[in-house]
Amino acid sequence: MTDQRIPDEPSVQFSEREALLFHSEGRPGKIEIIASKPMATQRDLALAYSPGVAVPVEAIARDPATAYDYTAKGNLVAVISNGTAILGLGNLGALASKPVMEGKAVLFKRFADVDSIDIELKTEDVNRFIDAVELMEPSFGGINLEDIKAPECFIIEQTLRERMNIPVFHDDQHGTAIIVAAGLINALLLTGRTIDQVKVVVNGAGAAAIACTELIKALGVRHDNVVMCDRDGVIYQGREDINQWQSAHATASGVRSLKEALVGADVFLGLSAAGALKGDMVIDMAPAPIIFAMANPTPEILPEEAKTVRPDAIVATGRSDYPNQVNNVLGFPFIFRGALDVRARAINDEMKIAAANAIAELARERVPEEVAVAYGVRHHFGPEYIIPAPFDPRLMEVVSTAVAKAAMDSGVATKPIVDMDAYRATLRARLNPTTAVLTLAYEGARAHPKRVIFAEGEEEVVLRAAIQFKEGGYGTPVLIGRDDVYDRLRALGVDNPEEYEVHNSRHSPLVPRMVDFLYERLQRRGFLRRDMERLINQDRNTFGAVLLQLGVGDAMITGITRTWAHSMREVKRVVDPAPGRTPFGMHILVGQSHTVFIADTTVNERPSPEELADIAIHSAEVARRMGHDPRVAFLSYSTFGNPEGRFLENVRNAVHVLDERGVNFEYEGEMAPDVALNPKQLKNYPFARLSGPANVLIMPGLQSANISAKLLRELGGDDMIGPILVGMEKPVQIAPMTSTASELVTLAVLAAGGITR
Ligand SMILES: NC(=O)C1=CN([C@@H]2O[C@H](COP(=O)(O)OP(=O)(O)OC[C@H]3O[C@@H](n4cnc5c(N)ncnc54)[C@H](OP(=O)(O)O)[C@@H]3O)[C@@H](O)[C@H]2O)C=CC1
Ligand SMILES: CC(=O)C(=O)O
Ligand SMILES: [Mg+2]
Repeated sequence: MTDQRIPDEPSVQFSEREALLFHSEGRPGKIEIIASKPMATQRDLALAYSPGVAVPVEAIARDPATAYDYTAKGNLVAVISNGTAILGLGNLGALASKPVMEGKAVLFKRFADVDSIDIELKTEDVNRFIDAVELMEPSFGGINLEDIKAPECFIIEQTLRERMNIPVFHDDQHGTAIIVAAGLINALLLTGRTIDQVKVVVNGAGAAAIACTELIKALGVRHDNVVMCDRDGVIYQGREDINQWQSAHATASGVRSLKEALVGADVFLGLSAAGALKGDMVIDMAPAPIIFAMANPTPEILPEEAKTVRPDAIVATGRSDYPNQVNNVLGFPFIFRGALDVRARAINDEMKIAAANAIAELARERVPEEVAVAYGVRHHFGPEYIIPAPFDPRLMEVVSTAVAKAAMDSGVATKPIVDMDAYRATLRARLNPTTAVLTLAYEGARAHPKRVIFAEGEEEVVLRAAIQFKEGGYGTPVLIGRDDVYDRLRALGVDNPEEYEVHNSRHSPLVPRMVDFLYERLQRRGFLRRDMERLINQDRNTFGAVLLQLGVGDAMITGITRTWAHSMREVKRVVDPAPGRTPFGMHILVGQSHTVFIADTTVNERPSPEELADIAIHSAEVARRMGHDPRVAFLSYSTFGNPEGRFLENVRNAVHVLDERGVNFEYEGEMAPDVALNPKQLKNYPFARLSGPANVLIMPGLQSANISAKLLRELGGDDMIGPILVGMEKPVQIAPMTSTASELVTLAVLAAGGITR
């Protein structure tokens, strides 16, 4: 298979309006707190709060280490900033830094299941900042300092490290340095350079730049081979306006400008500001130059500009939409995971170097299929892939383990891990594969954009979904609606609504072909030709489904304006089940640590044993496509004949049908849901052929299935995807009428990506 090159222009595009909408929609902001213990009854409350809470209070007072057993401290990190160096945007104040800090908290959770809370401190006074953070020690297992400008950040971090007994880590310094080191190790390897020979120019002389320079020097770059610059040019010995941290890296050479410094340089490390590096500077660098332009959100130079003047360059940026993302997000979640898991007192140099080496090595290993699919390229170690992608599922296991081990070896772990293999398994279990698959489905859609018909193109929520779908780069929305759809798009902030494809049955040139198609299909099912004209002109589901059949789109989404059953009737007039298939509906319940697929929740009222078996087989396939090893339970109110009942035959026989067909997944039944899901209950049936709790639940009939799914959606705390429609000849999804725009986009992406076939 040949490589598909990632295009050199950014693939993630969004408008300012979309960014604001993302943050304001629903609950404003990006985080919320969820109770981890039941809070339902008076007894729960009595245990959680007074009087029950007094017992752990006294235990912790007697033995402070038990705080890790009785509170959230051990998995809780504070992301703390004063907003003095927000990304590359500068000093915009504590409040304005909150979206970034919330974002960082979310990344901690998403990538490493670390609970995290953002804290913005309204002070530029170093001592007040230090005192405030120091006082928080009891609350947290670790402190991630963020976006605090140099040189204050050095004093703050150093003092807090001395005063506090939990890890204090300024991510812009050390997180960045670790990733830069990993990327640099690999870029040097690819270009056949040795670290003690390379000439490096560092642009920026702040928090990130100084820490990166220190780490690469510790790894072998020679002091004399480094030139550091700030806005005013080179940091040279004797320059008067530099601070002590900068003077440690001042050059003895006579170069004074960035342009001069870059002549013959092997490496450029940009940790400064947007656009600081120009093409006419890059041109003078050594052969196969290594350019890390890491300013966020806009790099010092865009890869396409660097490559225009130097096609032989290896280019990395801090962004996710170009190859080679050198960004501290690759490190901090996993570094803290490892540090927290051994209750490290600090994150020391040994742990940082272990993390850098682990990340560098990972990039040199073969890339697993799911990561390759996500990027739409077959990654292998090379100039376009010097560093793993942040959502590479291996990072958690590899980096956290390396950090935990280094903490133990260097004597800062207060709770060493005894069984490393068991620890690796717990790390794997912390990642919910569905979250990864949804990310991968989204990235896959970006890599292979499809055309999705949104049949209800006059509804605001549908238009918002279509805008997200298009601006997210997932594909082309094909909207069905009247001419005022353009006005509606404009009202939603779209500057160029004419770029959207809108089909209006009143003047679509396709109508005669559509009528012919439908008449051919329905003429022997009691319909006249004029019925077809009426349906095409008046019914958007029919219009949309015929467009789908004619190949105008690859998938179709509807459901917002009519009940599910009504929409399904209309769709079925035009789209058949896939040959030999029993279409069915599936809800997917997504929790942080579990995912359960439930079927058939929408179509078949009393499925026969054969239909139940088919539903199980294809549900197991969907589960596999979403990264799960299926364990199927055929559900009933009865478990293996107890209690006896009159309606158990179909479920029982479905198990026999699978026995006869010989499938390649675990299945068992009939069983009650508590037996299927609760390992303790399952143990009462040692003969049962499930190796763990079921994750695919096949319901006995529509009554129980649909009611259960809707109860879970309305009352459950977890996220619910679906219902998704599986088994049609073309991908059609009927969303619940209450869907949000994001839910519609998820369905569109799953349908277009073939997950629901
Ligand atoms: N990719 C990643 O993972 C990370 C990227 N960064 C990026 O690095 C940059 C710096 O962050 P941080 O160190 O925290 O901030 P600081 O405020 O501590 O440092 C900023 C430094 O950049 C210098 N600078 C600003 N503009 C220019 C310019 N045009 N030319 C040369 N130097 C310039 C400043 O110099 P002066 O004092 O003269 O103004 C200062 O030395 C930001 O863009 C940030 O987004 C940071 C951390 C991680
Ligand atoms: C990535 C990061 O931490 C920054 O740009 O500040
Ligand atoms: Mg930062």
